[in-house]
Amino acid sequence: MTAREKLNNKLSAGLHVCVGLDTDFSKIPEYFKKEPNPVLAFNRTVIENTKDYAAAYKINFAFYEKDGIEGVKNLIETIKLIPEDLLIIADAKRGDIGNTSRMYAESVFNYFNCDAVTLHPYMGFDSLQPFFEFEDKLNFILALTSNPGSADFEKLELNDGRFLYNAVIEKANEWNIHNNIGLVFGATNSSELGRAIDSFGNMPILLPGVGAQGGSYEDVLAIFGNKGKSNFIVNISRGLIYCDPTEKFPETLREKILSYVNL
Ligand SMILES: O=C(O)c1cc(=O)[nH]c(=O)n1[C@@H]1O[C@H](COP(=O)(O)O)[C@@H](O)[C@H]1O
Repeated sequence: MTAREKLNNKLSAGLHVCVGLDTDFSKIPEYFKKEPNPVLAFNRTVIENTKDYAAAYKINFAFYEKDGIEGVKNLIETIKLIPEDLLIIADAKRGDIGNTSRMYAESVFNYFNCDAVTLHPYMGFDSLQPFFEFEDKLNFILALTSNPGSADFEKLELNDGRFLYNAVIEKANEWNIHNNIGLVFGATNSSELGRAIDSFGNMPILLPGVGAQGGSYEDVLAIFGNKGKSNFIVNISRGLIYCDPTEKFPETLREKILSYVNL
């Protein structure tokens, strides 16, 4: 199954939550710390209790790479725990000269076997093209991010009155000849989302920023719903996976993801 097919199957089932596996040892419930590998035991519990309601999983590589070889082993084992029919997004935010990007692309798609990746557009087409050549994968390009620093560059106004992120969206549409490009658009920017939504074409949109960063899942649903569009997923990391520090964590987690699914 291609990445696009995996995503479309879940979207057709009305599923839009992307579970963010940003696993931080210092934040996981205490009872996992008795396990031989607490991070993996925690991720296993998260996956088991969300897999029926999730549209995708996003694994932020930083949370694993920081533990060196042990972290990379946890990353590999976590990827193996995710059911085959669910999209796995490598949140690695790559983008370099083409020669180097080819190596990054082979790493996330061939070695780690992920279905999708997050990419920085700052270095332009040739820096992302090696990723686009993987036609069965999905490449989520950062358009407008959820953080306050998005004002520094992404929201800079261009001579024609548009903003830099609008130019990124236009380019992403042009580059999307294999239908394997998506966009990242921070859920914290709901007014910009309402204005930009018509420019997305048929690209799927990944919206992080709900929960810990203050973005609203309801706002995202309403904005896409008003346009009759359903090709979006909303990432929630801390707001989901740290929802309960007690041994009731699995139940609370199931209730929490269901509360989003039922909105
Ligand atoms: O590319 C991303 O996923 C991303 C883009 C963005 O604009 N904002 C953003 O928060 N993210 C990522 O989405 C996740 C958000 O985590 P929480 O704020 O804990 O839900 C983190 O892994 C971030 O690195």
